[in-house]
Amino acid sequence: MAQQVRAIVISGNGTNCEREVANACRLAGADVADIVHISRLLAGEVDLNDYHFLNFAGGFLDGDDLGSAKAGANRLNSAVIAGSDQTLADSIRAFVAAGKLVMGVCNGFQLMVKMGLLPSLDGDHSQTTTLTFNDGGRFEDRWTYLKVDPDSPCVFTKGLKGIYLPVRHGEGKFVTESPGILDELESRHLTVLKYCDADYQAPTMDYPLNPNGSSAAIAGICDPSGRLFGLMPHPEAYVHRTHHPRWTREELPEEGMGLWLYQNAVTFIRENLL
Ligand SMILES: NC(=O)CC[C@H](N)C(=O)O
Repeated sequence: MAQQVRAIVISGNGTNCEREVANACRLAGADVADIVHISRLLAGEVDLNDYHFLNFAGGFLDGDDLGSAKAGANRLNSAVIAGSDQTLADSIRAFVAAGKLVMGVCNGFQLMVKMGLLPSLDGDHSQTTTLTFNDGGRFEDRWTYLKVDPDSPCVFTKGLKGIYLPVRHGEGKFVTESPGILDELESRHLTVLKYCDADYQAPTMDYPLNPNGSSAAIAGICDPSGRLFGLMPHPEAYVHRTHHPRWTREELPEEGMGLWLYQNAVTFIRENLL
């Protein structure tokens, strides 16, 4: 077990992308990518400590009631694991403290932010940012160009300049509690991904390139360690050439760009955690 790269994808309460995320982990080289229902973690049947890479998948946790992922964040912060005195959030914090990786996609990103796992500027896990209703007032389902901050500590985007990925969300507008939080995120290069033009050069607030009106065009952020990462676009939805909307008309490499994020995660685990 020690030499295996082990990923876990949490399912339940309304997730709908867990199979695609597990598939992406496996394609990227993870030896294990288990889809585990949250009830099994809460029952103490599965231990997060047995894994290196925790994935929160997209979906509609609790039907987006109270705002997307809000009820889910409350659940993780308060529900106690059977036979212990730890909440699930406590065990996730221990997982993080052990130097491991967490990625939240879309509803998973919303969950990480509302739990306070991201951006965790002071490491205190209080909520300082949120994802709220798209400026257009509608659910957005479209492909977006994303500029990567080359100076970001983010483990997942290492070596990348731009990626093309789909979004599908109603609440993707990233906002901070105060302008100071936004400044700090920017100055520490934690604003990893920004919606941009088709050349991956300029971040933009223009719709539809920026599908939701996100502050500073932010599509994804990481914590100061770079090991915790959340993004609204779906990397697991572009892991093969045929996922690209113009694959019949363009010459494309076999691997989709979303796979790069998972490959970077697996490389980090092999180099640092095995
Ligand atoms: N695809 C998703 O994960 C959607 C997240 C959330 N339900 C929203 O609409 O914003």
